[in-house]
Amino acid sequence: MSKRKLSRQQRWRIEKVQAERARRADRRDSQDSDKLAAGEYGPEQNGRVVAHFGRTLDVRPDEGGTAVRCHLRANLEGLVTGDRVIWRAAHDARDGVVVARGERTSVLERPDPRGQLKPVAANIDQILIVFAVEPAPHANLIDRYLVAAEATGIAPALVLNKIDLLPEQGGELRALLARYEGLGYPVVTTTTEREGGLADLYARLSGRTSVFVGQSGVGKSSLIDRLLPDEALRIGALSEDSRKGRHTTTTARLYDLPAADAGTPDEAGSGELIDSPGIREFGLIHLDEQQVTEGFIEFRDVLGRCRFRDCRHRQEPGCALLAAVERGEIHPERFASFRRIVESLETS
Ligand SMILES: Nc1nc2c(ncn2[C@@H]2O[C@H](COP(=O)(O)OP(=O)(O)OP(=O)(O)O)[C@@H](O)[C@H]2O)c(=O)[nH]1
Ligand SMILES: [Zn+2]
Repeated sequence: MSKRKLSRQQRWRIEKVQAERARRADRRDSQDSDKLAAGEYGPEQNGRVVAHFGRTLDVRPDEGGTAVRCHLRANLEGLVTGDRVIWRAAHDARDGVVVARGERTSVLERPDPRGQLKPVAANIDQILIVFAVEPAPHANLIDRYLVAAEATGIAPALVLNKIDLLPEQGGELRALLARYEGLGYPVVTTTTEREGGLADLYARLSGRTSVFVGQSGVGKSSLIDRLLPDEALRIGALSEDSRKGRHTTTTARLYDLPAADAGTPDEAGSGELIDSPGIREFGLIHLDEQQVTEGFIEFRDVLGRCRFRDCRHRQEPGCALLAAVERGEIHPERFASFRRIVESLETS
């Protein structure tokens, strides 16, 4: 793109706006410091970010209650939904200030418009890769999602939805599922068309913070609608302020899942869901060849045993991966998937 020439006046205006913004942030921070010093904020509390909009966040107190609109100390950057924070409530209890971020157990990143990876959500325990009887899944696409999930260090699990459309015998899909279960991935099946069709999913979600990803049309929205049936529940996690609709951005949000059917012991501890349109599309991010290779978990035992240290597992003599495919220890379709994904890196 050719550099757009800005007139001197435009440049001056932009600088002025930026200077004003910086001044406002400084002022706010020194006001915070004054207020903190003057004891206008209550004691430190733990909380979790349930939504974020630039420099303001909604924080859910660990002790319970609705989320509180908070702003950030100027020295805190890059907080995202799911972050654990230490915050202090203003004495009028209407808002608060976040003073520190807790350590993250995991972070999900996506490229920004300039291609730089930016965190979008933190402290996620599992990535639920949704696929469906219709549209029929390509094993290659499932592998693509699995590899992307493995690269984040967050545990993936597979959700096969629309099993009401499954042929009597289960067809090829059952075999596909067995393959992934054989690799150690949890697999649950669901249908939004039958009462109790989400029982296995509830058990999977229980006690964890999850995100749903997957191809268009597999039923992510339908599943989430069923899990959060109440519109009020969906917005319940948000503070009064953000309900006014000032923020229509596509920020990630953290939801508390209500327990399925109270009374069934398994389903008692409900779990949490972080969702945004951007997160749902996760999986098609750029990876490098090493990430792809290591993303095939059954390769891990074999990697490093090839004769050549820089083996790319094509037709090199003494390739341990090719030998494992020969012996039937690595499924030929998984290996073909690996090859296809690596080739797609080369052409993109
Ligand atoms: N038969 C059947 N249809 C379902 C099931 N779940 C969802 N659908 C239908 O599948 C279609 C797609 O569902 P969505 O929930 O919009 O899928 P999505 O994954 O959110 O799709 P995007 O919004 O494009 O990402 C809709 O027509 C749903 O009614 C199911 O369990 N069984
Ligand atoms: Zn090799």
